[in-house]
Amino acid sequence: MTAPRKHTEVAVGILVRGDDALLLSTRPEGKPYAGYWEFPGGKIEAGETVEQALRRELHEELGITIAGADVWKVTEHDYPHALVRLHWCKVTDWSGDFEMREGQSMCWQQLPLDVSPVLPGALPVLAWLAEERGLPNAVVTPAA
Ligand SMILES: Nc1nc2c([nH]c(=O)n2[C@H]2C[C@H](O)[C@@H](COP(=O)(O)OP(=O)(O)OP(=O)(O)O)O2)c(=O)[nH]1
Repeated sequence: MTAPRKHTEVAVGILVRGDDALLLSTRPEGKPYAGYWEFPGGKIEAGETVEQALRRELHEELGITIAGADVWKVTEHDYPHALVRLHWCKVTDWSGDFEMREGQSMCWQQLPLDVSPVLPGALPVLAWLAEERGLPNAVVTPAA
């Protein structure tokens, strides 16, 4: 019998600007799905809370410091490279200037998105965000 796959826990930040735009960034070279658009974040390390992991990741990747983060949704996605559990936090308060410290690209997007492809694990959350904004799910970009 094979052991059940262990989840990789991931903290993800949905940064929402005053005009409701959402921050997306590309996955750096060398990672699975390099070049795909995603919400910034990364794996939770042993002993970290979701908020601590997100604060660390956003500082490492983007150079910003977030004030706080509450988990909004939790989703799972089964990729060939990992079974991930994504802890999604909306973030509206941060300080510092954005610096792409991993060579990634970033952009602020309104819904519907005009970038693609997007990581498949982010699609459910885009659908919820669209629903919150009274937009039909169909407007959300499909994964490539
Ligand atoms: N950051 C982020 N990860 C996502 C999203 N959607 C989604 O399925 N994921 C998945 C992809 C990866 O399997 C996992 C995040 O892991 P990662 O490899 O990017 O994390 P990391 O920066 O800590 O990586 P590492 O190089 O330290 O190993 O979560 C999303 O919107 N944002």
